[in-house]
Amino acid sequence: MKIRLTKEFDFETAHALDGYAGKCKDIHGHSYHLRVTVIGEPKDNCGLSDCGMVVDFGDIKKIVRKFVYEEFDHRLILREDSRFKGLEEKNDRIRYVSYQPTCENMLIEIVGIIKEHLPENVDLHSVFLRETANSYAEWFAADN
Ligand SMILES: Nc1nc2c(c(=O)[nH]1)N=C([C@H](O)[C@H](O)COP(=O)(O)OP(=O)(O)OP(=O)(O)O)CN2
Ligand SMILES: [Zn+2]
Repeated sequence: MKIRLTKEFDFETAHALDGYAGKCKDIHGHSYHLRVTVIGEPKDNCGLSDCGMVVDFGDIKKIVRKFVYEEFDHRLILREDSRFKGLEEKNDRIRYVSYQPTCENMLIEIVGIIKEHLPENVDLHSVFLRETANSYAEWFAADN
């Protein structure tokens, strides 16, 4: 029987939406909340550490902490043609990306990172990324 399994994370990221007609065009930050849901069958090989688990929660944590946090946590994400280009001379934690760093596009990158590192026996079901208390984006495998 298939079970959905979810682990939640928080990280801090600054960004600027260059060209946006509003306050988000300038550099500002959010405390992002990430929810990763996988789906699979609990293993029944009870001699092993992950007996009864779809996947060890700790394995999801390792993937997100190592690969997602590395790209986003305490970083300033700017578009590669940003008008702020040059700040990297004074700020080590800038990352330039090829996309506008909206909640939607950050989510798309995060989904790609997680998919690349998930064990073969589990599928990614959905990923939720909340940017502010009342704004979030969601990705569902079934939609794509
Ligand atoms: N579709 C999107 N719209 C906006 C994004 C985004 O990533 N995708 N991002 C921003 C800003 O970066 C920032 O997140 C502000 O968003 P907003 O929800 O408008 O925040 P407010 O605090 O102003 O909203 P309140 O509802 O008044 O609290 C803008 N749009
Ligand atoms: Zn923002």
